[in-house]
Amino acid sequence: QHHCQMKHGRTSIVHLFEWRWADVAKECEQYLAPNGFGGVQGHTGAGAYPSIHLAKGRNTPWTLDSENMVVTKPWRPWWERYQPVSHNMCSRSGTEQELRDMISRCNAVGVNIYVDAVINHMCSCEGGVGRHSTCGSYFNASKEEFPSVPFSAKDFNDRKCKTQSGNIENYQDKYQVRDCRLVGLLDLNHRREHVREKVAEYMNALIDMGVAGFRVDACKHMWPEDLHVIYSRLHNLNSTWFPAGSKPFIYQEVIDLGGEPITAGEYYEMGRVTEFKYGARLGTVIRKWNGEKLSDLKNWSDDWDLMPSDKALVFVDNHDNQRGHGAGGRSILTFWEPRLYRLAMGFMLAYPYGMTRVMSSYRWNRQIIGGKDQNDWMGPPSFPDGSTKPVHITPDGGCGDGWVCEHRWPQIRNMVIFRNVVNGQPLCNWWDNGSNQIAFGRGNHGFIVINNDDWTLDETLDTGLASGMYCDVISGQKVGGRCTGKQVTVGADGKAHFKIGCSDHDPLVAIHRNSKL
Ligand SMILES: O=C(NCCCOc1c(-c2ccc(O)c(O)c2)oc2cc(O)cc(O)c2c1=O)[C@@H]1CCCN1C(=O)/C=C/c1ccc(O)c(O)c1
Ligand SMILES: [Ca+2]
Repeated sequence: QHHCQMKHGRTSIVHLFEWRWADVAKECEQYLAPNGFGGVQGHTGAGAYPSIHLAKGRNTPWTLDSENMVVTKPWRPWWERYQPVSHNMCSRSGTEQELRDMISRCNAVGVNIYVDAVINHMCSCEGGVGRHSTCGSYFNASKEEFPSVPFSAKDFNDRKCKTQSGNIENYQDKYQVRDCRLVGLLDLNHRREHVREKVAEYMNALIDMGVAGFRVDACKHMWPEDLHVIYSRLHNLNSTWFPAGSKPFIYQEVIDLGGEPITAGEYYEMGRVTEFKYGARLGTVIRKWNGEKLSDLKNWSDDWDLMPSDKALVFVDNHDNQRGHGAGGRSILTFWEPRLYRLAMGFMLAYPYGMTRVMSSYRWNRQIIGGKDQNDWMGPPSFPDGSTKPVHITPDGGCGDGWVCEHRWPQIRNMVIFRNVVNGQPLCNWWDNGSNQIAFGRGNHGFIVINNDDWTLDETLDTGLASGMYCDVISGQKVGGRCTGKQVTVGADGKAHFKIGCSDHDPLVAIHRNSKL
């Protein structure tokens, strides 16, 4: 389950955080496929355990995703999706029909769908009783009753947890981290056959609908051997869209920044694992904290105790840590600091480490007081009734209505394409000035130059590329044979002159075989 199943030489996925299915389907067809994105990470269990449709109590005015609890204090936080209460295919992103439609439309254009599967827990123990869920299904949190699945009290870890509060109290105790409640979330017991059966059934329902794999949420909080049993029960991918015998691609969220007994290494035999050290270190290097500098990245992956490249799922920021308090915290670069963010994204997408995920966010009213964003809980752009606003694509190809669409920023989109063009080519021609100016090539397919010093980079460098005129894909791109940005001339000796002022719009230049004029 390490093969990402991506098609047409595509190498990156994008997390369209909190998007509606109808908008995801359109984005696959109109933007992601033409621009070489390999897949979309949809949110929480797009659907859920096999749709056992209870008589709907009421048609919630908005439609919500994998049936989760509706949290109103604070009002509809993004993390309510991470509190499942049942398994019906309906959500703030759309109905089951819209989900099915999205999956087949994205598959039809070769963009895979990876579902964010929340299987460690159900909703908070304080979730109350009733039908305040995204499809109106009944549940009773304090009695641990989820009739829609069904799960009942015996399916939870209460007896296994040894802490006084029933919650995780100490991350140094791996038994608590797995068997106790994560911030009060009812913790499922995957040692029980019934739980394993329902979880596998849920994931298989999505596989049969055509998804290519899963982001498995909160894996640190589940025993690897239980996950192994569940993964071993998964169907092969739907042969309508994937070669017979294809296995679902699994990438596991394990927040491991070191210092805890539980490590990513316990999980990466079963599938890829999120490498949170990547974004955290990139942030400190690009911000030049503790004297760290860009030229330190020369031996980036081996001496920074990162996991092996073929096990790693890498990203600059994610839905949680872009809010400042998640894993990696303050050093994480986000769209709030666009120039440094594009530098980090340029490096990540050019450097041959891990499988890359691009974050696509929405803006919220950040209120940082005492280092903490009081509004870090805020959900997506929505109407007063809580339903999510459609994504508005503006004439310039960006997004409006509060959607940030980093994946549509030309510099980021062009570097996603760069990564496809140089795929499989080794790192070569590394150059640095011992400070914050670096450059490196990928075989004879591409070359990137980055200046994060406070003075101009003015160098003639070995690019490894064939001689000719190239268009810089950061400041522009090749349109009808012409370059809309900076041009770079590579001589017969493969050398080229680069000049990057520190007040240039972007502190980097990237050229590749397909941007040759
Ligand atoms: O203050 C909060 N949480 C405590 C600190 C963050 O801890 C959480 C971690 C977490 C954090 C650090 C770790 O090292 C770790 O092993 C786990 O993973 C989650 C996974 C979930 O599916 C649902 C959750 O509510 C959480 C969560 O609260 C707020 C209020 C409740 C949700 N939440 C949040 O902040 C929600 C965060 C969240 C939600 C979904 C995620 O996938 C995630 O990574 C974080
Ligand atoms: Ca657990």
